[in-house]
Amino acid sequence: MKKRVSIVYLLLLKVLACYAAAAAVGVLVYWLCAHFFHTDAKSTMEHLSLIGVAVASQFIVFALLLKRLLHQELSRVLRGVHRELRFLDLKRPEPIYPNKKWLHFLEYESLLAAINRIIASLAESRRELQINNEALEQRVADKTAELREQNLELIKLNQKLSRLANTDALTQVYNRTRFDQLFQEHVEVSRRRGTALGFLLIDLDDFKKVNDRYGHQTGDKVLKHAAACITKVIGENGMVARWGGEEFAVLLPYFELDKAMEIAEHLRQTLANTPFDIQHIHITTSIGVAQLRDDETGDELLSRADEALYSAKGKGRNQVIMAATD
Ligand SMILES: Nc1nc2c(ncn2[C@@H]2O[C@H](COP(=O)(O)OP(=O)(O)OP(=O)(O)O)[C@@H](O)[C@H]2O)c(=O)[nH]1
Repeated sequence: MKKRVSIVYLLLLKVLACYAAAAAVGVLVYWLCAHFFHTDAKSTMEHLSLIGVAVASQFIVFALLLKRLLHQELSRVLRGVHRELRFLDLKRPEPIYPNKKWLHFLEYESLLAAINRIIASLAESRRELQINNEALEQRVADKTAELREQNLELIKLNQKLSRLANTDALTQVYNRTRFDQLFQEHVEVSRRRGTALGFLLIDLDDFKKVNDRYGHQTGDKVLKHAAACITKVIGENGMVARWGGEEFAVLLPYFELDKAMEIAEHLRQTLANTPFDIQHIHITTSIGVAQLRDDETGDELLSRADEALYSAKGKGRNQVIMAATD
């Protein structure tokens, strides 16, 4: 087995070599000074001065050589470490294999072992960090999914609340509050764009008699039945609302008066010919029909439709009356 030495010996040798070189320079300086100044160093003072100059130059040369030596050695070690670590991948850590050139130095192996221990510990820390990171990402993904689910529930709840706030609880058509908003919006749109807006006011005839004869609960069912019939006939053409009690309102955007009259007549006939199925209760309706005029307000449109409805009642019920246009 090859004998191994401490790297300190090598350094010591190099330092000694530097010192020898510096000493040689000192001797040379002594000789040169003696030669230049033609002195045989007879007096003690001359002799001491020459020695002083020689020692000083020796010291300077030694310091310079030592600095250069230390710089070279340190750079060499750092370059070596850098070269070894250049291909280090902490995802797939591999120990640094010993360089045969350096193996005969005692310290090399323990330095290498220390570096390899640091690499292994760094790789382990990286692995733990990655595991923690993945766990964290999973938790964030779970929380995000949970939040998304809660958000969807909130949206559904919101939609339900808004439906509840806008719908008449008994008949499931728009309630008066929502209808008033829709009415105002459509009056404004119709006025801005110059488009037609038809309006129907529908009242169930002699509804009090239904209540009196069959009871309030059956009366409620008949109201639901009437609302379902109206909604079916109107379909996508317009919006149906419970105006109050046994009265309904229908908004017909883009419907001219004659078309609105057609729809109203169809509605009257459908309701008259579709008895409420349990007791075969026949209900008829009176309907006032109007179209928004260029020069009138929403309220004026409503009162014209109301007058037409009143007129239908006056003329014997179960009929459609067109509102006065002048
Ligand atoms: N069952 C039930 N009845 C209601 C409801 N709202 C109003 N009514 C009844 O509707 C009836 C309306 O009566 P009236 O205003 O005299 O009208 P009508 O009997 O339909 O007579 P005309 O409108 O003149 O044809 C009353 O008996 C109210 O109690 C309701 O939500 N449920």
